[in-house]
Amino acid sequence: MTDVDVQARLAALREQYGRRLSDDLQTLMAQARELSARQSAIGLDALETLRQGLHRIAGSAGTFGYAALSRNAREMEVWLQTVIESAAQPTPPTLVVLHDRLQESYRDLELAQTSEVVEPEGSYHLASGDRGIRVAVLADGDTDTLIRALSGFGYECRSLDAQATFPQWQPDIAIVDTAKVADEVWKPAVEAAPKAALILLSGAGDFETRLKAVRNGAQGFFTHPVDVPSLEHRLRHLINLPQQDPYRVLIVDDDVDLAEHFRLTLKMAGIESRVISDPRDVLKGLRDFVPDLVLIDINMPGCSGPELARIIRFDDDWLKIPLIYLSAESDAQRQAKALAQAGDDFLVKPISDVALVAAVTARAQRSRQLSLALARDGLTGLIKHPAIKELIELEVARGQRTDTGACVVMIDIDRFKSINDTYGHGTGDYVIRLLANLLRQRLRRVDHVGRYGGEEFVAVLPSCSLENARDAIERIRVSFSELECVADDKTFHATFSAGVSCTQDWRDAETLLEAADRAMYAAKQGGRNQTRIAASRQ
Ligand SMILES: Nc1nc2c(ncn2[C@@H]2O[C@H](COP(=O)(O)OP(=O)(O)OP(=O)(O)O)[C@@H](O)[C@H]2O)c(=O)[nH]1
Repeated sequence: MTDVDVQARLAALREQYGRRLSDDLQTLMAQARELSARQSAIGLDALETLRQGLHRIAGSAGTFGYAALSRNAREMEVWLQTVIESAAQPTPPTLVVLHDRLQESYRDLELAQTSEVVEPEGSYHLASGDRGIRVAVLADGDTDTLIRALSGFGYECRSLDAQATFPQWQPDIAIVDTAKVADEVWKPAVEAAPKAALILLSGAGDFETRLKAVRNGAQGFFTHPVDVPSLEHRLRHLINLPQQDPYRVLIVDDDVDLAEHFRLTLKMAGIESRVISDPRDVLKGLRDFVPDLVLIDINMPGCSGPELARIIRFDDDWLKIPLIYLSAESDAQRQAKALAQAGDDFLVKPISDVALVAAVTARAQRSRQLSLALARDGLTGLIKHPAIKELIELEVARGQRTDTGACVVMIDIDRFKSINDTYGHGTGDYVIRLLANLLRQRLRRVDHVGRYGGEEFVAVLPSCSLENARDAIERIRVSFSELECVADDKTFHATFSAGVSCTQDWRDAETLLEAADRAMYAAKQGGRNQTRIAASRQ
């Protein structure tokens, strides 16, 4: 779905919601009118139904651009809640007042719907632009090594004369070597590129120098000699290149329109989500979707949000996933009560699109970071052996189930022992990180890549044919062989050998891995720096 499609779907959803809101208000008005005319005592059930209707509007109307109506509904809900909790009988006149307020809201709604549609405050729009990422390097003298190293990762790099400003070619990132270029020279140049993120290189790494960098607006700081894999990692982070794996959010809400609005809003921000409207389906959703975060509505028929959160917390597998209530509940005491049962945080509906995206991103990022720390290898940031094996099993099973297939790739750096022996263990580590970054950058978002052993990597490519997998790895192999590795004042090139296997030939993860491993050894025996496909069993 393109951004334009998503915008159109959001607009259609807003319209559909407007119609539903109109129906809901009429229903509530009829209920309030009927109650106000009642001669007999009013049961708590009838009041609770009315309260739930108001609660639903309070929590959703703001999201679709009806903020005042949402506030009104909330006030009415709070009033009804106190009536229900005190078990007092509302008098007919108070119910008439309630009816009139509902009618007022209804009129406001009609007015809003006939006037020009206003985007809800804080609607999320994606900036587009498909050109390559431009990196300007400002350093006196030799910038070639850095430019060659970054170009190898696909960045469009230029060395800019420190005197020059940035005319047409507006960079996304400016890297300035403050050890070589004076402040009065680089600052005006950078000011001419206001959109560029600034990375400063420096000869000193003390606190004062770093503070000065922060005050100069730096978003990255590196000391000489610059560690290229770390610098490249920072570039990717700064320009917010798509995650190899987008954040995944499971939304549990019985209000289907609202949940769909949240899903589309998150999608516009590159966050994948899946909507579950029946709490009973949550465990399956967790297993299939493996989210980074779960958003849970509090009031759902059949199972409340806190009850659902406790069910999820029974299972150790989901312990690290934050459970966030997204609810119209604004009462601090009731929020605290829900959190005391289970759950990690509270977001109050209505919530603007921007606030939702910001809150979800921050929490998903934290959740990812924690998972990464547990499951990622310290040197490369790639998935560790046990976790990547689990992922391979998951993807292979999914590929078999959906008939989309999956490929497994084993990669081993050639003659790595001699790299260590010639240039030192530190340089060996550097080469491992270079390859890790390249794999992360070049594989698709849906692929998973792990560090399998010392200088051995494994990747699983879901929904991928053998030929496509081989071509992708071949392209990476060629790029890697062309990357310049730097050791002190020397440069050299490293290569790898790879083996690819596919689910069309092997049924389970274990045999797939063994087949890819055999193919990789065949590539080594065939002379290294090549990719071999695992021979089919037949
Ligand atoms: N620098 C560094 N070296 C490592 C790491 N893990 C393993 N090694 C070294 O990697 C080397 C692997 O060497 P071998 O398995 O003999 O193979 P190779 O030299 O790569 O040769 P081929 O695979 O046959 O091309 C060993 O010397 C290990 O000590 C690591 O994390 N960092």
